[in-house]
Amino acid sequence: MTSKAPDGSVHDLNCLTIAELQQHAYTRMDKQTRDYYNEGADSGSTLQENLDAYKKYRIRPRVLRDVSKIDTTRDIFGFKSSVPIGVAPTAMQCLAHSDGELGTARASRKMAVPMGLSSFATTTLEDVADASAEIPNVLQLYLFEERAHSLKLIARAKKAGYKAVFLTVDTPILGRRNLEIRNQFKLPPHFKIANFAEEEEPALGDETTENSANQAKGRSKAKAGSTAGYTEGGKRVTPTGPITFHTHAANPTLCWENDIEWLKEVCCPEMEVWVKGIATAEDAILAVHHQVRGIVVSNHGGRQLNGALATLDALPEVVEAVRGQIPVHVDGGIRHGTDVFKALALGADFVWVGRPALWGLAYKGQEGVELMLRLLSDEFRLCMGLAGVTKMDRSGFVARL
Ligand SMILES: Cc1cc2nc3c(=O)[nH]c(=O)nc-3n(C[C@H](O)[C@H](O)[C@H](O)COP(=O)(O)O)c2cc1C
Ligand SMILES: CC(C)CC(=O)C(=O)O
Repeated sequence: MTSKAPDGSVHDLNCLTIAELQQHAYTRMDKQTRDYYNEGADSGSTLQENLDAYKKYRIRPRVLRDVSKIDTTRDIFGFKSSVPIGVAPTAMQCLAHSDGELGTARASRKMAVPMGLSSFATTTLEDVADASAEIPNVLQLYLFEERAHSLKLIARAKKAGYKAVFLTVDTPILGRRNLEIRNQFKLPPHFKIANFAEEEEPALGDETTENSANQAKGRSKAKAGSTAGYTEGGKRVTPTGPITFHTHAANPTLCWENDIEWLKEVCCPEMEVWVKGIATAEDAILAVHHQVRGIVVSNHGGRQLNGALATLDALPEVVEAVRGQIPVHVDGGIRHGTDVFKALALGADFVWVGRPALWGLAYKGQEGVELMLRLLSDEFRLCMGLAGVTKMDRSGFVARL
């Protein structure tokens, strides 16, 4: 059911908020997908605190400031994003809907916002680049201990025109996700971890046997015969638990000196190197020192270190440490336009949303992701107008309770 708003936009009357979108998605995903997407590490307290942190701030509205023209746009990677909101990289989007990453890419294009593609996507980076067209693409990278695998991916991303890599740095070891363990989470065999489907090693996406209730049939099965695990100290480690290909994301050897310098050498100048998963002033200073091009303040949506600071709480110290030398983005817990406003008012240059895009996909594929982006964009614009802001800057618009 839809209705037309006075400004000509169309409302989905069944879904007017991200919270409603989450509810609709809930009933459309099978249990293993729902649990995998929604859960946080351990007790989930950081996941919850990412959300609650936004409630600790109040907006200080200014009045009589002529808000007849509001500019919500933000430049990013040489592109004018319609709002300072991007879709964060999340793995295996075909689990939510057969549109998968292509649906997210097309929705992002339609809404003129950037999308981050997970290394562990169920669609190839080339197909996503094609679907994104003029929208700048960002490849999220897990740097494998076997650099050859990362090198291949980086070369492909360059060729496909990706503008930046976001190196995820908060996963030296995978966080403990109890529902994943209990459900013995596996990628159903009709999906593949597309960017590695041709690789012998790492053995991604081919250790699976289970089926899922929410599937797109007829997809090719990834190559069989390789083993799960990762290399540690030169030895192959095969996990005994149900977690299989996930283990490849974790690289305990990752460090500034070896890996960041190497990554810059192999990515630049075609692609910028950013770090995703910074949560302290100390690491922000190191990021500047190592000349990465930007930072995403993130705790992986509360899926890694439970007990870590909420990202909004970490943001001010990072912004202060960086002193404007490189852009600072933030993700985690953003569910309202007012959250976007608060993050920007506290110094973020841009925000990324993770789970809401997955809920959008589960609700209606591409259309659902568009809906999610439209809801957040409309709320953000409304918030700016009511707060008396025609162009976001960071001074004075929020107060902490
Ligand atoms: C199901 C799921 C899969 C994710 N996969 C990845 C990934 O492959 N790489 C990565 O760097 N972050 C990944 N993330 C983290 C997101 O990029 C982002 O940091 C987080 O979702 C932001 O929090 P939010 O979901 O509250 O918006 C994932 C998050 C979720 C929920
Ligand atoms: C393949 C996974 C490690 C992707 C991820 O980052 C996540 O599930 O949080």
